[in-house]
Amino acid sequence: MSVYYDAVTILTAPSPNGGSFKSRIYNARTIKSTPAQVYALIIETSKWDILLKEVIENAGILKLEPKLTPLLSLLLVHDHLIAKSGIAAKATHPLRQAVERHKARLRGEFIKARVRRGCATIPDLKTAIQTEKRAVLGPSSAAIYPRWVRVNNLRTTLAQQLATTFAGYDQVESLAALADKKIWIDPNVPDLLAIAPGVEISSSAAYRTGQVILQDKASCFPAYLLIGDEDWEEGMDLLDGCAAPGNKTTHMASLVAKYGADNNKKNGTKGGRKHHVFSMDQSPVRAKILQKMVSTAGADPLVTVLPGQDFLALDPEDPRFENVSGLLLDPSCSGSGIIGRDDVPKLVLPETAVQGQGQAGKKRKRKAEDGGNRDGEEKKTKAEAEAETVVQTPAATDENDVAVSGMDTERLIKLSNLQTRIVEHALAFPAATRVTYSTCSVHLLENEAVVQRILASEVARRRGWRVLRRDEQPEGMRKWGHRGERKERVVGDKVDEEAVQTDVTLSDEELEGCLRCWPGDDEGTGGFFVAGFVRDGAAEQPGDGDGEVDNEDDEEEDEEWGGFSD
Ligand SMILES: C[S@@+](CC[C@H](N)C(=O)[O-])C[C@H]1O[C@@H](n2cnc3c(N)ncnc32)[C@H](O)[C@@H]1O
Repeated sequence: MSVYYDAVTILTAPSPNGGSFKSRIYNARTIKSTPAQVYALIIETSKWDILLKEVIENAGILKLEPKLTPLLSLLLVHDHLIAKSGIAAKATHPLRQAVERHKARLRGEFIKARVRRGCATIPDLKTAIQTEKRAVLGPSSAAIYPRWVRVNNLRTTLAQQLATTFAGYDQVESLAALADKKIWIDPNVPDLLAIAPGVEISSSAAYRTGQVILQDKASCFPAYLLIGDEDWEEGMDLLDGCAAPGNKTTHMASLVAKYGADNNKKNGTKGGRKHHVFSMDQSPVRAKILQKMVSTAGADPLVTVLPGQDFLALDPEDPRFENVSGLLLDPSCSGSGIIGRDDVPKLVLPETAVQGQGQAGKKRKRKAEDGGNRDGEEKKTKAEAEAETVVQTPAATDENDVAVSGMDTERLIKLSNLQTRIVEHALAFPAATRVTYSTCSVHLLENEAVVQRILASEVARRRGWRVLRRDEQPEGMRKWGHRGERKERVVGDKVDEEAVQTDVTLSDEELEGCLRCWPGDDEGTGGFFVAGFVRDGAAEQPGDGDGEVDNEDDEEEDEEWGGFSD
């Protein structure tokens, strides 16, 4: 029986800052049953809640069984009607008896609910319930943050994964239609799939062996924007300057492997010189994670990890980097685009009494002396308060597992100084012709304003860098509709609007070249920004610089706070 009490404890506990819902369960010290059991019970119940609510209300068991709260009844009736082994408690346990006493009535209501929806099978019924649930919860419901799955071409192909790991999955036409055994093939990023948020993939062989990698859609934009739909500069090297935990490095390696194989097929060759990828992170601890991810992805032969390496301390003239033509920079940022980790599944709970039986749907105003509050509002009973408990499903931002709670302008400015310096350093690599800059921030100061400062820098002007135009971008990125912004868009209450006003003087063409993602719309992404820089000729403009990067903000370098690091 403890698994039901544990689930209630998890669902009703205040949401702490940071950590995914799953990790909260796994780290909870207060639960007695195994975390996997508690997690599975909550996730499975959340898939059926609309129907269970209907069954419980129509069977009227909450009125008859005072020991049952709405949340407990939902969890118990789920296991009673749907779990193969029924309620996980002794047959004599009072709560199990409180449900099983009404088994004929519950079964009857379950059948009626299925017939009402015209569903012949249980899987059809489950899909119908999930569609209803999305309609009830609206566009900001957790269901629009799917599980994004990137196929790793170093180990497998999309076709192989569809035939094995995802065999039996039906392709859907929209993210909103995702449910069990349904799959979405992304139209913007090659080899990217989405499955419903609750579907467990991390225990699959494909995940464990690095054939598939869980990576948010937006986080796949930078490597794809950098490398494109075919090998743009075969044989040249690539560099990821801020790489841990390694999603974008392994994505670059996957694209290199894919296009290398394509070229070999086209030319009848057996593999000429492929790109080599240099990947680094200034944090030695995070660099270990990076190395592990590179190895799991099968990318060791292609990738050299430089552990603990500060990108800013690399000498662009170092002969090791003389062939580096593409650089990806995804530095630390405010993380303001990270989807909130207030991410427990939303459960639609039964009401204690149903309409037509005298109470439900009507607000019973209690008199102040009966316990009403000062404003004459009804004071909620424990069960009613519980009935309003609302929680949301994990957003799949695996490299960004921390929610942000507020950021002052001074910190944003320090971050944007550091971000600008990092990209300017990249522009100085002698053979570089393409660079991408990305953040998981929604703020102009860290995004368009950084692009603007970079374009105005000495190194960019001297070497002829400009923004990669929309019409030059790979097909999937060209199709992406959300582009650069001139005005700060306030997402939630994360920052003082007044404080971050900044003039964006980029041209319309430059803004069109920038890509944005926003949390809360129907694209299934968090907030994200990416821009590509390109330079057409190898020739340097005669300039006043000596090759050194113009670091107007050097004194900010050692600020104690470095932003979100993943
Ligand atoms: C947003 S995370 C990168 C996520 C990574 N690109 C991925 O997709 O998995 C930023 C990383 O940059 C690293 N970093 C920040 N400044 C750096 C610098 N100057 N040199 C190297 N790494 C740096 C941080 O330690 C952090 O791990």
